[in-house]
Amino acid sequence: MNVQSINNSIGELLEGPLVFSPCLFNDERGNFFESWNSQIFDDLLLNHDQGPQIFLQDNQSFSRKGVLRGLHYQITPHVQGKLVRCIAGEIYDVIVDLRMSSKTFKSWGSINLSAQNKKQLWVPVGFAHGFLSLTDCTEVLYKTTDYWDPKCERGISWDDPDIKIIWPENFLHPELSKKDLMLPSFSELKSMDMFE
Ligand SMILES: Cc1cn([C@H]2C[C@H](O)[C@@H](COP(=O)(O)OP(=O)(O)O[C@H]3O[C@@H](C)C(=O)[C@@H](O)[C@H]3O)O2)c(=O)[nH]c1=O
Repeated sequence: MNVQSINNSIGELLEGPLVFSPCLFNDERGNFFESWNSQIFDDLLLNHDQGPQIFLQDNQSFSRKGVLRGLHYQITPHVQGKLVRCIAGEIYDVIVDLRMSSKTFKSWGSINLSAQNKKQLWVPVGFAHGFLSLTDCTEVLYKTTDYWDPKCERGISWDDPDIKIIWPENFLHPELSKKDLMLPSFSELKSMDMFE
């Protein structure tokens, strides 16, 4: 299993998020890989000063090309870490650091996840998360460390003028849900909507 860190848009290390590339075994029939192994995942987290995780929910979504979901997160008492992968097509995945004490607070990072590259992004508690579907039949599968709770759901607008996320050029008019079109800007967030 190869592990990479992820940088923000100006090249600083985002402490916490990690990208896992599972070992792929190819043979004449096709290929095989362990898409999830609790012990390996927890050992890798431990090597990066993070504690073990228990996942309680798996989510899967299908999106057409140009759909953007996000940027979403949950606040206490149902904060969520997420382990995200794309099992069909490709996404441009974005995270925003909402940890007020972090050196990279308010900055964003991105990574392309695809069925082909098989990368998995670990998004720890403290980050907003969203993705843009780059292909027509995109399926995203992710594990979460707590259950969905609509009362704890929060979000920030995908085109927030303070966060200044750079989205891929061909997708300047993405398709959003009604809920995501109404998300507040970063400047409207209260400190209780963020993380220590
Ligand atoms: C998130 C969620 C939604 N739902 C329901 C509510 C709604 O009727 C339908 C679609 O919900 P949403 O519009 O919130 O789905 P979506 O916009 O795909 O929300 C997801 O976006 C990505 C970026 C994330 O990081 C996730 O945590 C989650 O917030 O599914 C659940 O039943 N369980 C869940 O865990």
